[in-house]
Amino acid sequence: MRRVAVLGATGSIGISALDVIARHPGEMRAAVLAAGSNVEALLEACRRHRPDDAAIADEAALPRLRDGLREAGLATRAHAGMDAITALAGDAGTDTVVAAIVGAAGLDSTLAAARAGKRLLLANKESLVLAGELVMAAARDHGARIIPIDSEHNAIFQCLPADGGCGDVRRLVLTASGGPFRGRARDSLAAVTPAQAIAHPKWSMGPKISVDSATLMNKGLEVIEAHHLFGLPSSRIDVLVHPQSLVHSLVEFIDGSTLAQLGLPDMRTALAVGLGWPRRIESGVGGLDLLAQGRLDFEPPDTDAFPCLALAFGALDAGGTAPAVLNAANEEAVSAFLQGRIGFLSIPALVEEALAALPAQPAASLDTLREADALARDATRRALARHAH
Ligand SMILES: NC(=O)C1=CN([C@@H]2O[C@H](COP(=O)(O)OP(=O)(O)OC[C@H]3O[C@@H](n4cnc5c(N)ncnc54)[C@H](OP(=O)(O)O)[C@@H]3O)[C@@H](O)[C@H]2O)C=CC1
Ligand SMILES: CC(=O)[C@@H](O)[C@H](O)COP(=O)(O)O
Ligand SMILES: [Mn+2]
Repeated sequence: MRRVAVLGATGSIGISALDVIARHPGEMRAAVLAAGSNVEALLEACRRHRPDDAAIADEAALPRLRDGLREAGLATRAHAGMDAITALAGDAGTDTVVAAIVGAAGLDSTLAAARAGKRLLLANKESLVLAGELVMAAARDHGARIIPIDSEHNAIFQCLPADGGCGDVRRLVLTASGGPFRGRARDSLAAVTPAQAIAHPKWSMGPKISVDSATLMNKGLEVIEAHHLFGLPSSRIDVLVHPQSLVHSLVEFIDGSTLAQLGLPDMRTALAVGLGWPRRIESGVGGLDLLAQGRLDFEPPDTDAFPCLALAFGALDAGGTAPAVLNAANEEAVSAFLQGRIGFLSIPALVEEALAALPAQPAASLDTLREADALARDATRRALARHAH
């Protein structure tokens, strides 16, 4: 029986993971559920999946979590705080961790799961952007098996040989939907609203990643993520806009062959690959009817209208602390945009300012990266006033 910890259980990825797990009752169960602050959604998931442990990051929510579990007649143990979630990520009671907390808040639990040698279904791309070398080294040193869940990286994982080796790979091609503002000129984006930005044309996702898709920062984060997962330099990672979001990414090999993975835009496929690996298991997702879809289009990304992609390539090439600064500034800027405090075009502007203010330093340790993250957040929060509506 596979025993799975679902971190970020109340979010878009967490709910999809629980859906797949529930389709295989004899083979796997959700033994640990964790969330940030939405205690009622966590309780609902507990009632449905009856985990051994439930944890909420917001410590003030612990009494309600305890009461709700008792009212439901569940023996589930209640925990609170980020340290408790990190401990559960590394606890021997589970063999598999779905890392689906949003943002840098997911780093500690990702590292704990890697250090505990778990099967790590990694959706939390920010932990790789922030500390990719350390996460990959922890997985290597402790025998953890990282299976990428991000749809593009999961597609590449499926196209690579079974040992995951990239020796015969010429380049990776990450596909991008182009987001809700594809085809629009930069100036026309000044007044777009958070509601417009999170209305992704193809995927149903949480608000932060939806805004990242709209700015194309999501693809930039994914380039850095691909660099760490597959060990290729930025010069061998390309991005192609594919508005139908049916081809999830491509691998070009040295003999001229290109392999791609296709499927409907539903994250349960990627999660089923991770949960069932090396077997294929039922995910609840139907097949692809290419005749009904009609066409597959491709175009280059518009880096003038969407400068975040180039900023991310630049941060990857600068190395050291630069990706951590990029990620932290972006998280702060996206949060301010979602709160209606700044405009859409201020997101790339704030990230660019943070990268200029905090030039790349060697990323000697986790502490160095955490400090870069904190400095970038401070700098971005201070700069918000200049960008406020
Ligand atoms: N959604 C998608 O299709 C895809 C997502 N990803 C990645 O997966 C991750 C999750 O994305 P998504 O599911 O869309 O996000 P959501 O916003 O839908 O969900 C985020 C989850 O994280 C929890 N959370 C937030 N802060 C904390 C915290 N401090 N401690 C513990 N839990 C916390 C939330 O809990 P609460 O509800 O209590 O706030 C929620 O369960 C992101 O890194 C994203 O980039 C990657 C590819 C596709
Ligand atoms: C589902 C997934 O993996 C997302 O990261 C998705 O790729 C977002 O779409 P964009 O291609 O628009 O960023
Ligand atoms: Mn993706």
